[in-house]
Amino acid sequence: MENGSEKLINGRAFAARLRRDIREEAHALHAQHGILPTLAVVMVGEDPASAVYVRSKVRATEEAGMRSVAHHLPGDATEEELLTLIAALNADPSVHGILVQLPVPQQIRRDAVLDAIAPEKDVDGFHIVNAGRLAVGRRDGFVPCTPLGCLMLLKSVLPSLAGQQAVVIGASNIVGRPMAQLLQQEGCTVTVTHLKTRDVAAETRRADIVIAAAGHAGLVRGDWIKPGAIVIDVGINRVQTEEGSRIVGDVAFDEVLPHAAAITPVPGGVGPMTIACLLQNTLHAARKTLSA
Ligand SMILES: Nc1nc2c(c(=O)[nH]1)N[C@@H](CN(C=O)c1ccc(C(=O)N[C@@H](CCC(=O)O)C(=O)O)cc1)CN2
Repeated sequence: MENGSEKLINGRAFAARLRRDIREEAHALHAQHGILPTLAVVMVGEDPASAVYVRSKVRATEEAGMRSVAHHLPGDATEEELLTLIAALNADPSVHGILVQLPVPQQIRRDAVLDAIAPEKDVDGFHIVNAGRLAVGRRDGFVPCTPLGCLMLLKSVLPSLAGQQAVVIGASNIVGRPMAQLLQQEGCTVTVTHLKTRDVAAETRRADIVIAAAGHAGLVRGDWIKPGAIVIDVGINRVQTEEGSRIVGDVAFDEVLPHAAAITPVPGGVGPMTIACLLQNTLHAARKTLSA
């Protein structure tokens, strides 16, 4: 008997395959051209979740046959100190990709820091130049890793998205906005909901594709889902349980599962794709130095 598990989009397995392919390509780039793709990861402060993600990125980079350099600044570091470090990494030809783990402490202006990274090393795709390239439909910049991973998972179950009605719940610069632009470029008709949207449920009910990226645990309910919709859950929310805590998405998974044709779980859905796409962007950044 079917229990819904056949509907699960396994991001962990997809990411593992992608990482294996990237490893082969990284080895080839090194063997043929002597280029060792290198990612600099910068963290400011002691946020425990950020520390976990940074460790995962460093490990994944090395497992993919690439080099990682980690820089950790104290929580009271100034914006100037961070900008000085970024300038040094920008100027270092052995570094191909740079990322600053978000969030940064409140004394540091996030956008000033993101825009200080050289666009050709901006493997997070957050620099205003890369955001602009995506916004005007140019694919010669870096695309943010989480939306890129969502698109790959979506296309693994629906290769052509043309004509689909999509809703993106959440309009952040890191996920919602770039996701909407990617979907539009794939031929979807896209609605982006945000804090002022009057009726998010009604917008969602019309959608063939639902991207939940609001940062609100269990926001998307079963009766929001059009039968047969594909649901991609970007949420990573830590909630308290009797045993301690666990991670849940923005989708009320058990309610939504019966209505959806396919759905990403949390954990094990979009999250692992974020890191795999970061490796892919780093490989592309290194490869681009061949033609620079
Ligand atoms: N500079 C950046 N900062 C942040 C980004 C980013 O893309 N660039 N995204 C998030 C955090 N993040 C990567 O940095 C990230 C979040 C979650 C996962 C992941 O694999 N999650 C697992 C669950 C993990 C857990 O149990 O804690 C999953 O969903 O299966 C990877 C990367 C904010 N900051």
